[in-house]
Amino acid sequence: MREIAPGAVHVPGWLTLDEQRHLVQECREWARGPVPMRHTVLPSGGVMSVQTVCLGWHWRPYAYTRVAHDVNGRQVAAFPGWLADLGRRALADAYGRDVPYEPDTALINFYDGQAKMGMHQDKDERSDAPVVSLSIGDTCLFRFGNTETRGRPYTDVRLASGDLFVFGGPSRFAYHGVPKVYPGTGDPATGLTSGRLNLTLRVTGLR
Ligand SMILES: O=C(O)CCC(=O)C(=O)O
Ligand SMILES: [Fe+2]
Repeated sequence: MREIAPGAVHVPGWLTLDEQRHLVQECREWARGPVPMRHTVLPSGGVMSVQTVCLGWHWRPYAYTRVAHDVNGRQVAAFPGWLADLGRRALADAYGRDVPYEPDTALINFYDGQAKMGMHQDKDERSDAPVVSLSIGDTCLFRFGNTETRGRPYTDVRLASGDLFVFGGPSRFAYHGVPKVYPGTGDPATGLTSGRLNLTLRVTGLR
């Protein structure tokens, strides 16, 4: 366990192999629909290199809606209670105390060997509750910065399969991104034979 910045904690190897396997299976189902996993199109016309599917609320740049107007007009799958429980356990372990937490959305990103994510803030939520991030599959370089700029100072962290990363408190609106994935570094025993899955649990503050 390592505190990267106040409120930002990296817990390597937090998920068991069984938990990772279960999440991979669930992600495969969620990727099928009702709103399929797809490359999000940005307002600029650019296309994100990661593929994304959401639970509870559908995120598109830069808002959450119940219905995926930009994909197929369907409502995303529900956010399961067991995933909220997992989020509460994650926070308790990362922060060393029980924290009330009612996540109502998850963004599930799949990175192939070339995919990356530029430096950004998670700021479409109307809540300052922590973000819980779970990684499975190939290791990536995760860049965790500051709340003021996309640039330095930042800390580079390798997120490997099973790692937990939490960012809340003074770090909740810090810029962060994924400059690189390291292909072939994941354990196929998770059920993911290539690429990287990342799940972020969030509180939208919407209703
Ligand atoms: O893939 C990651 O580790 C980070 C994903 C992320 O920042 C996001 O979905 O907003
Ligand atoms: Fe993010």
